[in-house]
Amino acid sequence: MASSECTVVSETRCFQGSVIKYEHRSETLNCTMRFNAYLPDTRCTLPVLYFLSGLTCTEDNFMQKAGALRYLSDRRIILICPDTSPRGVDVEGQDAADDLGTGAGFYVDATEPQWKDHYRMYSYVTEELPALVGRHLPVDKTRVSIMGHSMGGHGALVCALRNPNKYRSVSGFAAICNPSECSWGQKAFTAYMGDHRKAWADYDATALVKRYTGPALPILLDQGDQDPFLKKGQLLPERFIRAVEDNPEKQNLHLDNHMRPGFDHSYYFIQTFIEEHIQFHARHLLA
Ligand SMILES: N[C@@H](CCC(=O)N[C@@H](CSC=O)C(=O)NCC(=O)O)C(=O)O
Repeated sequence: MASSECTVVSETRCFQGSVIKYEHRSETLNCTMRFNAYLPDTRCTLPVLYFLSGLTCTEDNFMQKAGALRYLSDRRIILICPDTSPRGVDVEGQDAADDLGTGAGFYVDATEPQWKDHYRMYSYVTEELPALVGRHLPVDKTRVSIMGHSMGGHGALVCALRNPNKYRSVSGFAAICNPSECSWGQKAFTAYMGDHRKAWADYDATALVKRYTGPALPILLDQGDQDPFLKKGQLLPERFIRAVEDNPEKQNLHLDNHMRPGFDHSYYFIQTFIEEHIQFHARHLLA
């Protein structure tokens, strides 16, 4: 398969649009990747929303379980769901645990020799994938937003905070907000980047938001108070909220933060509040 080629694996009707699964050769990740798009029926370009999934997910989890497509169809927004790691590659140790390697790319560009030839999910989701999407789907490249869940919430925050002007809004469900200080993040960052805390800071939403100097950025965070990973200290939303307050230019950080009583970490939680997230992004994408 040539590097710019993108083939349609399947196309499935849903509401007033279609779910399209694509396969392509990724030069960034050195492997064949799949992603899903939801394309509302259209004769013109449409805004685009990226969703980054969490640990153990593929490009399918959010599409199939979140209940988002009805709202995207109504508001005529294209959705792109990438996979969570390189696939079909030969990297020692990548299948030993749920929180490292396959299904756990953590949206970073690895620098350690064992991982760096394939595990470059940050460059993939911010550069290669948007370029590919722009060639194959009718996207308005000036209207782009990003969201995610857990590891993907971390990824979405990092992509938005590192790329002022690229995304109009960002949101997270149960996002890993301070990966340098939780065991999931420390394990992944040590493996992918070595013990270099300065490098970690470039992939840590709490560190990034403290020094953000870009234009106005609307941020929506949702968290369930019965989330077991919140209780285990994996998510640390309170550190992110404090870091926003510590930023001297905090007037540009428009944070809307919700703690939801009784909700956990699952897709039932996501389903419950997905309409609010789509509405939030639609407000900024369609303005
Ligand atoms: N087994 C793992 C956690 C697995 C898990 O809960 N994955 C979540 C994302 S968690 C953070 O990134 C998920 O979205 N699963 C897929 C689904 O469809 O529910 C562990 O306990 O470490």
